[in-house]
Amino acid sequence: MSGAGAPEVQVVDGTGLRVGVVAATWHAEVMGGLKDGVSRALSACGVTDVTLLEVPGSFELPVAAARMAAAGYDAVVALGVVVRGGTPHFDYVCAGATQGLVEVSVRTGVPVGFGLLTCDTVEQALDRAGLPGSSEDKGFEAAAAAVATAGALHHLPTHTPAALIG
Ligand SMILES: Nc1c(NC[C@H](O)[C@H](O)[C@H](O)CO)[nH]c(=O)[nH]c1=O
Ligand SMILES: CC(=O)[C@@H](O)COP(=O)(O)O
Repeated sequence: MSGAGAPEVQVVDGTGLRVGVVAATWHAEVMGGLKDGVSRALSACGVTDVTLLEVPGSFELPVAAARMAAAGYDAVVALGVVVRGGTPHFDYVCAGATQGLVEVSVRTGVPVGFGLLTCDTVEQALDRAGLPGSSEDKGFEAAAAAVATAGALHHLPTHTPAALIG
């Protein structure tokens, strides 16, 4: 089950796609659930060409995603778990990772599935990790969204509407 108001997760045919997964290492139990969710989603989409790149923390996700996008991957899935501590550091890690991943996707045109959990407690993160007893499966969602977006972009007409010609 996804968050309130979320649509049904689309599982589309991703046969032949090259998918990169960039994963931080903080909060190992939660990360294990997220990575398993990605594996289940990519398998359901028929994606077999998958590469995993691990980085220390979520703040390092954008540079890894950028490298994968530049290397010709059709889609990237970014996974991380940030749990609030006692200082504003949480805000900066989350903002930096999020904005960085947005920039990678927009600047490269490569879809980046957003599998970054930004939680006040570990319990909240576990509940979104697709583990037994979890309410949500954010790793699966992120991977499915990346594949669906890659497919949609692949079928986008290549003509340039007159309105876009400067
Ligand atoms: N507190 C969390 C971090 N912090 C580490 C940063 O992401 C980064 O690796 C460090 O500042 C060195 O550049 N990372 C997480 O992924 N999750 C956290 O809860
Ligand atoms: C989100 C984090 O980086 C977290 O570990 C920071 O904890 P603190 O704010 O107590 O230093």
